[in-house]
Amino acid sequence: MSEKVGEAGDATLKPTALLVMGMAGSGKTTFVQRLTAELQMANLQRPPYVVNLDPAVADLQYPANIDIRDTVNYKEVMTQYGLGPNGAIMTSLNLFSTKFDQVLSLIEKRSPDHDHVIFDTPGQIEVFTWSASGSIITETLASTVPTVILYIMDVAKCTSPVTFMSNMMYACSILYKTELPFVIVLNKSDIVNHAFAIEWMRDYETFLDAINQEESYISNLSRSLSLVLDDFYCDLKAVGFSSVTGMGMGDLMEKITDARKEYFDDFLPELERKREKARKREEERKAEDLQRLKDDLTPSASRYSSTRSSKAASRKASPPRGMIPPSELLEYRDQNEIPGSSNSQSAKEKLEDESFEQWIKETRAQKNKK
Ligand SMILES: Nc1nc2c(ncn2[C@@H]2O[C@H](COP(=O)(O)OP(=O)(O)OP(=O)(O)O)[C@@H](O)[C@H]2O)c(=O)[nH]1
Repeated sequence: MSEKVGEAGDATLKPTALLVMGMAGSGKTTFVQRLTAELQMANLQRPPYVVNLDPAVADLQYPANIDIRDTVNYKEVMTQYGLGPNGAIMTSLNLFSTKFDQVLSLIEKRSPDHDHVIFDTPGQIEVFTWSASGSIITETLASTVPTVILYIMDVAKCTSPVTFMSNMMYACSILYKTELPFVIVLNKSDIVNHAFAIEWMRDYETFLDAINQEESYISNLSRSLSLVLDDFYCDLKAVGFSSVTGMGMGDLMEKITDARKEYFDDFLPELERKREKARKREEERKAEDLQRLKDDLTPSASRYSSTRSSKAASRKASPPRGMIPPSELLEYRDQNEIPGSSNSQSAKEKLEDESFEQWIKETRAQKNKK
């Protein structure tokens, strides 16, 4: 098990970053409020560190250590850039992501005092999951501290197999995009028991039965997709939860612990492998650049010098210093054809050879005259 994350520090001592995502109204903010309160009650000495990344939230129901709204004013962004609400949320997040290194330094500094760092994300899920800033934040966070995604699903809205399938497709897309450990939180279990959703995930036949009762044309698509998603469900961690009552807290904490372990066992080695690959690619690129620079700086005469010395004995009259007889010049070129050299370059060299030959002839003629 690799234990190093980022450039320094024992990763196993670092807090777990929990990225809370979910569709609008799924209960993210209520969930963060509940999780914060429960973790604080469980260990008053080590409360969670909370970061709000939703610039448009009007009333934050939990105490945030870092709040995006302290850095960017979403309403001002709207007027200044002439944007609508979603564009302004996206721009605010973009502006904030440029300061994310400072957020990370703060988290690293406070690491010894916290076991969890909770991130609440914007209401419109796509603003975070499909934006460059969302990717930057997720990737830099995951390469610095053990990170787990908590995908909040409104279980009361997923009783229809088609809606359930759509939500799962979205979860699947986030999982494949981030490749991070993932826990599905079946929220609002106090309204509708989440057992049906767990059964649909675990037993394909049961889901098929439910789908067969649907009349809509989309049920055909769901049938095919459910087969594909069967693979996705295999290793998926799902837990029933209620952000209102706190039901399912113990189960959730167990899943978070498992997901953290998964980060070290699977995600981190893969991240190291990618880093190593990128490092090698960069080294190769630098070596190529250096070689190209050397080739450009080396005067053509000195490049030919070794060939020249080996032929020196067989020559009758040596040409002036730094010049090579055209026969050798041509021989050298045959042996050292530079890949990728342009036609115009070889034409230029041909012209030089011809004028050089001309010069030799003229010199010899002058000598003969004397
Ligand atoms: N019964 C019940 N209601 C819940 C639960 N979680 C959230 N809610 C309610 O669902 C509604 C939406 O909750 P929010 O926490 O605002 O959801 P959100 O995902 O943060 O919403 P946006 O950020 O605006 O997209 C609120 O009325 C909550 O009170 C739950 O576990 N049970």
